[in-house]
Amino acid sequence: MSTTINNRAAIVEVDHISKSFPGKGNVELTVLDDVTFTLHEGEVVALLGKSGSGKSTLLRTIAGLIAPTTGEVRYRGKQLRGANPGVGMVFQSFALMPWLTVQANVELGLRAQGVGEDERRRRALEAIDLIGLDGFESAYPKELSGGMRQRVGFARALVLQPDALLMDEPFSALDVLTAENLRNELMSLWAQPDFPTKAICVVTHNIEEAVLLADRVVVLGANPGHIKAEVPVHLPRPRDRRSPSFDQIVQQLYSLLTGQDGVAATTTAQTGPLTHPLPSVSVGGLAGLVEIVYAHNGQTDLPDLADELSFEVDDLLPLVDAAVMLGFLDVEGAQAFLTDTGREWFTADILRSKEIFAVQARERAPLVRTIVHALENSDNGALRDDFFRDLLRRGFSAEDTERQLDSAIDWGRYGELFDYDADSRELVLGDVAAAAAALLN
Ligand SMILES: Nc1ncnc2c1ncn2[C@@H]1O[C@H](COP(=O)(O)OP(=O)(O)OP(=O)(O)O)[C@@H](O)[C@H]1O
Repeated sequence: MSTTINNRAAIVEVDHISKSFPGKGNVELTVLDDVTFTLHEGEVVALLGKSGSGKSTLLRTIAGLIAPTTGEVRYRGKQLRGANPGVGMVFQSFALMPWLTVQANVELGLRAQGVGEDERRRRALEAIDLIGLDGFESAYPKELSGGMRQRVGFARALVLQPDALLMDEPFSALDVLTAENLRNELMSLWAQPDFPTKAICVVTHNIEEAVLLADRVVVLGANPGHIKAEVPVHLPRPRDRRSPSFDQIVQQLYSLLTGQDGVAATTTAQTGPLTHPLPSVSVGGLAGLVEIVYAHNGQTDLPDLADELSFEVDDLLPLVDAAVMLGFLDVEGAQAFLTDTGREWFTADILRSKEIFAVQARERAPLVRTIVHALENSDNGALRDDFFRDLLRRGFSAEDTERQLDSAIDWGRYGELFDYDADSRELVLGDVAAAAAALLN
């Protein structure tokens, strides 16, 4: 399959869409902001972004499962007014009906289209064969391994012979080998000249997966979700993860993802907890990363480091973001450098380490700064956690809000800036911070 998209017909056009969900009070939570993108015939596109950048929301909008707040989505030139008739979906969670057999699960979509019983049966058996499930027609999902269940997920989408196949992290619930196997099989199907599906759009947070699969990687940034960059992947298939050209694209995407969406906080007035969320990492994890970079003489290539640790490259991103936010690492492209502060934090004794951490967190981590300021200005140095929860719910979902609070409490406790009293559900100013506040007042 050629990778050029010039003069290829548009299958789906996403035209300046934004999407907001109702947030706390009357405040809207904007998840996608002015996103424009086209899925053409003959291409595999990966939507790549960190957690919360709106990838799934964009995919669901393309599928017509949710309507954009502004802008429009067109399928073959026609504005969508409901489910997109030209797409099949594969979900991370497989989304199978546990009480139906493999065959009945695969037939579901055809049944919904009103296809007669004989044809339904014939087409379902063909799809089951195609995806390597023969012999399992009458099995129930619970009898199958994760990989086999996802095969049912693929068969259920492909039986519809969709114009475009949309996949939301389809391999991320599978073990590494099963995922690799299924990815390869999907790419073999895609390479067959009579494969009826004309385009594939896959959501992933896994950089290498994006480079393995896609002709074009659309990189999404967060807060709110927007398109940051588009990177073409002109590599022959099957792709070799170890080739220098593969590595080069991984590095490029890595640096686009670490290219902070303003995550690296500064001390300017524009940075706040709603625009600069705390990465969801513990101080222990952060110390581990800094220690490893220290052991590499203060400089390391992040994708190589991830390989060394047998992580996916993107698993390191929240830790790297946190280390950059706190001024312990600098990142240029895919290279991470230990800063003087990071070195001092790592090598100092425990009391000095805590002091350094407290200064950095207070100056550079917006939510920590906000909490300390609010506690200092409260009557008795204590405030209910709901006060901060309500503040965060103006910009984040309930789940993200809890993650933010957990990180802030972990960081604040380590730096002895504040503590959390689970009985009274209050954040309480730490002794050191309280003494400093008393001196200033
Ligand atoms: N129905 C909804 N109501 C409220 N908020 C939502 C809804 N759907 C998504 N969100 C929020 O929108 C943001 C983006 O979510 P989305 O799942 O699209 O991101 P993502 O990039 O796919 O993330 P992940 O990789 O974690 O799945 C998140 O903060 C999420 O909590």
